[in-house]
Order: sequence, then structure tokens, then C-alpha cells
Amino acid sequence: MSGVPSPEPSTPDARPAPSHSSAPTAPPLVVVMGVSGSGKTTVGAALAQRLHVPFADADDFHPEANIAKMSAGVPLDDDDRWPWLAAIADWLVEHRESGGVASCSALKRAYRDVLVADTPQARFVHLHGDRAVLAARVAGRPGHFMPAALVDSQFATLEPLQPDEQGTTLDVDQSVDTLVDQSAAYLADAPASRADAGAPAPRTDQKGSPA
Ligand SMILES: Nc1ncnc2c1ncn2[C@@H]1O[C@H](COP(=O)(O)OP(=O)(O)O)[C@@H](O)[C@H]1O
Ligand SMILES: O=C(O)[C@H](O)[C@@H](O)[C@H](O)[C@H](O)COP(=O)(O)O
Repeated sequence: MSGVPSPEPSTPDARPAPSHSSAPTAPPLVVVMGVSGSGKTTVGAALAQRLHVPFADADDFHPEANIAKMSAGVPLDDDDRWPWLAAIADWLVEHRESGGVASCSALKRAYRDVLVADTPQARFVHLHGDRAVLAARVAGRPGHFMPAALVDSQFATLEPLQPDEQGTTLDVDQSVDTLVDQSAAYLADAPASRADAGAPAPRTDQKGSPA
């Protein structure tokens, strides 16, 4: 698909590459983001397994009222999302030493800023793809509360990663293994050192190279 970075070389093992400095390397803290159906849960869980870190799915942090609203075909609004985002931000804080992968739509810049306010070392992996591909995946996903009819509202809300955010964008129209490889390669490219924990991480472009 055009407009999406081409695949990066795969890595056989995504543990952070040895640092050239003497600073210890912190395990990665990652938010896998994207609209409904982009593969956040599938890729996020596989990435966490590859990195040997805990995984959290933001779906599990919704209060009942949010689930009921989405099940009824009504998109969430900001007020529905703020407490939910705060809970996921807390999870990231709790895992800043161990590392972790959280899958969360994180559709707007303001949501992402809340998510990583206290964990600036966190990086985003944006799973991005064609609306038709994602709607088909949501429609074909059994037993999930999210109706395919809400995919359009998710695209309408989505704000892509901005240049000053730490993250990369991947084309979802690839195998899960390839997406995990690409995510791991991105994370290994510029691992955060423990010294960065709790302090602003070096600014990077969206491919993770030092700015
Ligand atoms: N890279 C992929 N290729 C093909 N199917 C995928 C891929 N990633 C996810 N899927 C499938 O698409 C559906 C939506 O994936 P899911 O991980 O639930 O997305 P999200 O958590 O972003 O809503 C699931 O049925 C999943 O098995
Ligand atoms: O509206 C939002 O802020 C998000 O979309 C969020 O609510 C989440 O995406 C849903 O829980 C659907 O779950 P999936 O994204 O896993 O389809």
C-alpha cells in the first residue's frame, strides 16, 4: 500500500540490541495503536511474547458503560475515553521497569499524550491500513462487542502519529509475524536506556532514528 513505510529488515530475536554505551537497556514499553480491526490485539500479544514482557489489551479496561455504548453502535466520545485512557496510562507506569506492550486504539494525539504523560520512553506502533480491509476483519471477527459499522467513526477520529511523537507506522496488510518483526526491528533500532525512565526520551523521527 502506498504512503506507508516499506518493511524493515526482520530480526530473529526482538530483545533489545546490545547498547554501544555502558548504560543498561530498559525493556521496551510499547503502545500498539490503530483503529478497530487493525490487529492491535493480535500483533500486540505476539510482540509481547517476542519481547518477553507483559501484555495488556485496552479492551479489558473499558467500564461496562463504554462496552454497552459501542455494542449499541454508538461511538465513544472524549468523556467516555478519558478515564479509560488514564487506566491504561497507569498500566504503563506500573510496567516502566519491566517493560510491556499495551494495545490501545489511541486514535487522537491528545489521547496519546495522556497515555504516555508519565512514561515518555514509551513508543507507538501504529497499525494502519485500508478501511475496507479493516472493516472486513472486524466483520469477520467472532464474539467481539465492536460492530463493523463503527469502523468509519474510528477512521474519522484517527489522527496519525505526528513527527514529534516516538513511533512508527506499519501497513497491516502483511502477516502477523512480519508485523512483529518490523515492530521489533523498530524498537531495537533505538532502545531507551533506563536513565530515560521518568525523563523525556530523546526525540526521534517516526522511524525511531535520533532526530
Ligand atoms: N496481519 C493480519 N493479517 C490477517 N488477519 C489479521 C491480522 N491481524 C489481525 N487479524 C485478524 O483481524 C481481526 C482483528 O484483529 P484484532 O487483533 O482483534 O484487531 P484490533 O485489536 O485492532 O481490533 C481478528 O480476527 C484477527 O485475527
Ligand atoms: O473508540 C475507541 O476509543 C477505541 O476504538 C476503543 O474503544 C476500542 O477500539 C474498542 O474497545 C474496540 O475494540 P478493538 O479496537 O479491539 O476492535
